[in-house]
Amino acid sequence: MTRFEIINVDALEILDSRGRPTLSVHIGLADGSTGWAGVPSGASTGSREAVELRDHEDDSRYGGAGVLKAVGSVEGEIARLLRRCGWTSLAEVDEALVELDGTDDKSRLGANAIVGVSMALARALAAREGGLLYEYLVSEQVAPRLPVPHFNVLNGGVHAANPLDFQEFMIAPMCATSMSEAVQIGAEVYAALRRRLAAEGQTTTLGDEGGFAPQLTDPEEALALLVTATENAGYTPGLRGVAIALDPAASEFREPDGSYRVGRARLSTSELIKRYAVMIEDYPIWSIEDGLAEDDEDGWHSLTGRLGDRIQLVGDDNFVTNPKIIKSAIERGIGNAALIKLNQIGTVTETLQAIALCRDGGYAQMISHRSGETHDDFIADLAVAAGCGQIKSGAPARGERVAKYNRLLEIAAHDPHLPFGLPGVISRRHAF
Ligand SMILES: C=C(OP(=O)(O)O)C(=O)O
Ligand SMILES: [Mg+2]
Repeated sequence: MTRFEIINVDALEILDSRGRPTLSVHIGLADGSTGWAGVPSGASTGSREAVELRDHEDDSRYGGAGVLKAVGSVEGEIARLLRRCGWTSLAEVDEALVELDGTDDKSRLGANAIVGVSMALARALAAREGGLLYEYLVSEQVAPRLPVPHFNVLNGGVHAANPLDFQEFMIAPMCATSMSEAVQIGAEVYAALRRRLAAEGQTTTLGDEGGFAPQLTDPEEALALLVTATENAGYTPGLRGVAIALDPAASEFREPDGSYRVGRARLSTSELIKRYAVMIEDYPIWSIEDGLAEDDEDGWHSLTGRLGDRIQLVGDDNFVTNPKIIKSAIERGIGNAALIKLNQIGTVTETLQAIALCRDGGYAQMISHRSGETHDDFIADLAVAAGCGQIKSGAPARGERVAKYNRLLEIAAHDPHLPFGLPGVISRRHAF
């Protein structure tokens, strides 16, 4: 690869979709190519995620949650390093950033600072090559494809002020044959769900990811609503029709005594696994993410043994997009898929490594947004480049969520030959 020089590295404190501060990063190369990134931020975070740098608690700005320190990392130490010499690849720069930070969790310079630089540089390098971002990110071993969008249409857990303990109820239009058809189905089911909730006298207030946040208690009530809304929109609920994916985010409703709080019930690990087993019989659920808490290691073993050959079991809080952790999970046979979030690990290169490890180990990947987002649409290109066939980016509504779906529509229009949907290896595994 020919060398490139980085001449501009700038950051700005901006707002995310929750109205909390985050940062944007601009990178300029000597040849005039530029790249921008908006940094996402999670609410239900895994304990081993790379660390976001926030300003101090006793700082009055944004109650201490400002990111001026992270902006300072970008414009200070990081800019000095990047401008110092010529570079040959994003991987080389990412490695230098990790080394400059010097901690295991990127807490000194801030994972928010580092990931912003890494994403903005990837965009600048893609611009330099004159192609789309996904074309720059794709590796030779991968056939790029457009992913099935998983629309989070009902929100609970820490993303909504309602009694639902499960965080995300997603619809996945498996029957769609193109990106535009999938987006249309998602939007129509979402509209049908709004009508249904209004007819039932329920609130149509939205949660953090743009899904509705009705006053429901049990997850089965939400699942029944998804099925009804799908039918009302004129589609067939089912694994080959409009399927359902859940992210209970179980770390958030585990009690100190190890039980799980689900509505009015307190369930042991094995009772919760049984409840999932019944749910997948009664509803067209094809994927469950974080069905158990990140520290319930024995439970994850049982869950995988019990349901792993029937549905997709995605690790998020427990895997945190960390190549080392994912490698060990694959060796131990925990789950069968990983959620992929750039800011959980903190560089584009390590994210691509996590994806490659999953692919080589037979684990599926779902590319994901965070509950706090900007209008950055990087993950759309990442999902196409990964060829994994799955993305989640919230509801088919609200600017920061639809930015990703709209970008996928643009990629599909630009490259009409890209295949759409789950790769055969995943759909065969779950007998679609
Ligand atoms: C997107 C999620 O939420 P957050 O960004 O709050 O971790 C998730 O848990 O998968
Ligand atoms: Mg999750």
